[in-house]
Amino acid sequence: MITTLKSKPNSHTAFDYSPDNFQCGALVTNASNIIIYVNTYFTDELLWKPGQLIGKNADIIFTQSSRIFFQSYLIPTLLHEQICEEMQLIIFNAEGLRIPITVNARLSDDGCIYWSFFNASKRDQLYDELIKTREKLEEQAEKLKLLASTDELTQLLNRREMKYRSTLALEQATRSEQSVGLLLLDIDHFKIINDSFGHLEGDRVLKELGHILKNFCRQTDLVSRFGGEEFLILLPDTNKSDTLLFCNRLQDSISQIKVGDDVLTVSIGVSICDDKRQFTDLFTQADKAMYKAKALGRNRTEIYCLD
Ligand SMILES: Nc1nc2c(ncn2[C@@H]2O[C@H](COP(=O)(O)OP(=O)(O)OP(=O)(O)O)[C@@H](O)[C@H]2O)c(=O)[nH]1
Repeated sequence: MITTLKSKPNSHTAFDYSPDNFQCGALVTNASNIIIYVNTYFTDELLWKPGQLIGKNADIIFTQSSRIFFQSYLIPTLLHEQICEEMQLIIFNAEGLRIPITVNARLSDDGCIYWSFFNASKRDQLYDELIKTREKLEEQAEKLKLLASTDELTQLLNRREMKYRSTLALEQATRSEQSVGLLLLDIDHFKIINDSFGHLEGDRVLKELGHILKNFCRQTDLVSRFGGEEFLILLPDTNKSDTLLFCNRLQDSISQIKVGDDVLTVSIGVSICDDKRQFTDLFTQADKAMYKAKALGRNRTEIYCLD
């Protein structure tokens, strides 16, 4: 039986310690899980009429999954431990609205269970907001990562990312004893294109070249804009003859790009790595080969070899 304690510590103030004054649900069930008491929280906040709850099995207020939890875990635990704390469940109000709650319960010596229900809607809202904020931050981090690793104009890898990924690719190639082709591609007379047609046209050419390189290469190739009008491509698991074949076809494809009455041409320097080699060594060799291609008249591919 629930008793309401009233005390009068002095003659002016009366204190009412009734469970009805607490901002939480208080409920008592008997040994058969029948509700024998609810405080006014159930009527005022959850809109139940006392007659809808008193005398009914307590599981009627729970949603289906919470009911299963109530029957299969909560009650057995209470019988065994006498106490259950901070259980997260969902109940219905009288209008069928689902309300997340935190439940504490204690089994008393008289076989009754004393339950307190705290509305946890705000906590769930907070969790939802935290999850959404985390998702947004992850999205922004992804975007930042992309911005930090790509060239804005061509959307190819930028210089820093290319160096990083090439180093990893070379380590992988050394482990698997595969050969790698590194191509340094430099647009011919790009200054003249800029000077004759303006920087916007120069940018259009860079973008179109980036697009062709991206489509021409395989997913596993690394394609970057390495500097102003310089592009660096790494072909994993590719030998010398395949790399040269690739360069010839690429030069054909690049000649689709029109600049005024001419077509775009590029000079390509190639370095092949058959054994353990550092990225900077391989790049220096490709750079030397590219300058040789320029010196020999441009619009051609040269492969690095020791003089
Ligand atoms: N439009 C545009 N031009 C750029 C960009 N980055 C670099 N350039 C220009 O690229 C040109 C490179 O000129 P150079 O280094 O003389 O080379 P080149 O004219 O291609 O001559 P060769 O390489 O010897 O065939 C310069 O005029 C730069 O201003 C860019 O992002 N956009």
